[in-house]
Amino acid sequence: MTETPILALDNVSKVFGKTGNPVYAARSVSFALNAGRTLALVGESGSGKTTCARLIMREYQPDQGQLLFRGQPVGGSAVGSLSAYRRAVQMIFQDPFSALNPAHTVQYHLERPLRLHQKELDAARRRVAIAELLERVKLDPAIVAAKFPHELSGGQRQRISIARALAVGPEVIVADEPTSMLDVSVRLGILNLLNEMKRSLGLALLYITHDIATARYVAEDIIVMYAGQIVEWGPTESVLTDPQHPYTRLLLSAVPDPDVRFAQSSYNAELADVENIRRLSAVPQANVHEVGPGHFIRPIAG
Ligand SMILES: Nc1ncnc2c1ncn2[C@@H]1O[C@H](COP(=O)(O)OP(=O)(O)OP(=O)(O)O)[C@@H](O)[C@H]1O
Repeated sequence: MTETPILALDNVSKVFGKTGNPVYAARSVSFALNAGRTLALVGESGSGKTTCARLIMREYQPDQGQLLFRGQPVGGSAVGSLSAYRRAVQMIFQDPFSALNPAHTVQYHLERPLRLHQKELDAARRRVAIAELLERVKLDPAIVAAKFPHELSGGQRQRISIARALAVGPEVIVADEPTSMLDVSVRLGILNLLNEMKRSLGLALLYITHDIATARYVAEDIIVMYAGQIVEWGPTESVLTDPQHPYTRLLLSAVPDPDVRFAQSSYNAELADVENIRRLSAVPQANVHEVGPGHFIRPIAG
């Protein structure tokens, strides 16, 4: 028997600018997030990744399809179901500079969610909990708790954002480009921290990125999106080492990572025709082919 995912998008579509020139930001998108696993959602700018995150955070309502939490539609009639969902699903944003309020200390940022979501803690136990949260994200409470955001580096701020998300006791974390605004030198540290959170707390992670090469550091499974549509998905290793969709190959061809093998000359002729690949990849495609164990593509027509 397979375990029920914590969270799932079930055939979800979201359309903007419906009259005249509709933009399908998400087109029949389905995926599931499971405890202790990371799913990477990759694609270039405008492919629909953030729309998926916003649908999960309930900032957008789907035009079609539904969001399932532990197998049940989110926003159903059950009393408390929405508040349980809001607590269970937390987000880490791309910009750790604007995610924190410059007028408040680190202590304040962590105390607030604890007050809201762990009401049983008195002031002394909250202080202990804050210290534990900071240690969890590898920061020294004695040094950082009293600091203001501007006194921290970008990497430290992102660690505070992660600690704040953890303060709520989440089951799912949606991380939208969590390292793209950080120095290259601290990116891996943040990805390693997310990995550790996943393992030690059994979190389900959705890792959103335009940088397909980083997916291999964090994600067991990967989804490649283009024009609101999932074009290829499966185990990360299989998709990255044996990409089957021309658009995935195109994305990988832009990766200067020597670990990602992509020098196969047979792809080169295909990649010369970039515009054609994009055009054909954007065509809605219901057909699905399994190209390896658990590895699927929506083949392009033509
Ligand atoms: N609120 C909105 N109103 C109108 N169009 C929108 C809105 N949000 C997104 N879109 C459009 O939907 C498409 C998908 O956008 P989305 O932000 O989800 O892409 P993305 O892959 O996250 O890109 P990026 O990496 O740049 O954030 C784009 O064409 C975008 O212009």
